[in-house]
Amino acid sequence: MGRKIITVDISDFEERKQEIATQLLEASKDVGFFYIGGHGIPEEDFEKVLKAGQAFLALPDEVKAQWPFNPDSYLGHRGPDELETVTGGYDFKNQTFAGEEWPELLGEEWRNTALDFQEKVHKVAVTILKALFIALGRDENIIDDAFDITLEENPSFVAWNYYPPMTEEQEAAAKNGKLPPRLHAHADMDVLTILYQREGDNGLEIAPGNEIEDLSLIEDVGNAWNDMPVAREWTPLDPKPGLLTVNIGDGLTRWTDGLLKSTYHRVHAPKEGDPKGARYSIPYFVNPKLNYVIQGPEKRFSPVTGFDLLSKTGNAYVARKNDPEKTWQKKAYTGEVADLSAMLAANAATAVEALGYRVTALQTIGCCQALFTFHNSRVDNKAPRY
Ligand SMILES: O=C(O)CCC(=O)C(=O)O
Ligand SMILES: [Fe+2]
Repeated sequence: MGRKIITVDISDFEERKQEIATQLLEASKDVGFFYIGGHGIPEEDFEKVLKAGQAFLALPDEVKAQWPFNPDSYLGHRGPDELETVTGGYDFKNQTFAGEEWPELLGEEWRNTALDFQEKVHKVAVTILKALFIALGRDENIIDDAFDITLEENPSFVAWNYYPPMTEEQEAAAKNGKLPPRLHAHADMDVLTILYQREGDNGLEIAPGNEIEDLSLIEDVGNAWNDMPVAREWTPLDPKPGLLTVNIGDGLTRWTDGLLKSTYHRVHAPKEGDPKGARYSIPYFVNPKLNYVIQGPEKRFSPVTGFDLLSKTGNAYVARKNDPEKTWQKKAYTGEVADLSAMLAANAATAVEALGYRVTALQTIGCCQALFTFHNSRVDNKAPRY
């Protein structure tokens, strides 16, 4: 299958706008995932921000639980079983979230490290979005306004994903082909995601959106993850030194009437020969400001706001996780996982028809823990914010 993951060098953007725009548009229309070089962020910065995240994620569970995940704001620490305890909520009238604070315990230096990183990675995001708008013949100045991270309405955020090392039981299950992915198959609900991965931390794989015609899934904001088309083939995206991995999210698919492809991806469990230790990644999820309405010129999808993209994702996640029947989790751990792999290997098309359900239902939320933080927390960590 022709899935070519290209690398686009975005250095000297002002002088090379048109060339970069053309390359990015091709990559975004085709696979929806690409590598970015010439982004200007030095390796030491990634190492520093990774250490900051690791410092938080290594804290005892009771300490991390002081910053529980909030599905409305998508902030806080999302541990494997901590989703029942949420704080705050969205105030629809004032379009604000109830206050949350940075983990003060980690101190000023920690916060500055995170914020400096967000500023740098946000510039990369803005460059990519502007290039895509140029290529589409749309007004690139919209991007500065819609994605201004200094505003209180900014909902773009950094996450630190932590996948704990494999246990002996998991290694045994992997040998029998019964280990679900470390992170379930999903498409990102945001506009764009910029991902940093450590060299050697492989596992990410993709099934591009342009092979999946049923874009009505994207229309169903917040629930698309429950109803995923089957991917017949997954293409690995192993980390490349110095490059960032970027993918188009559902928001940009909507904004371009389906032209740019939001792409399904997952993190598979370590296979024979893969590292079995802890895995980390740092995605930066880019959304327009909370009350900014996005819709494509052809109005193929209904309008959504930055808040919709942010909060419906969080709430859909919690609803699935807290389903009293545990439907999702149960299915994820049955022998069906192995059966499906075997059937798919034998004949993908027949297997899909015979099973009559979609692969995601067989997969699991995985073991991924994450910490999410916003830029605006810098303003005053006691002030009410999102
Ligand atoms: O850990 C990775 O490589 C991918 C993470 C991801 O897809 C996500 O956090 O949305
Ligand atoms: Fe993702």
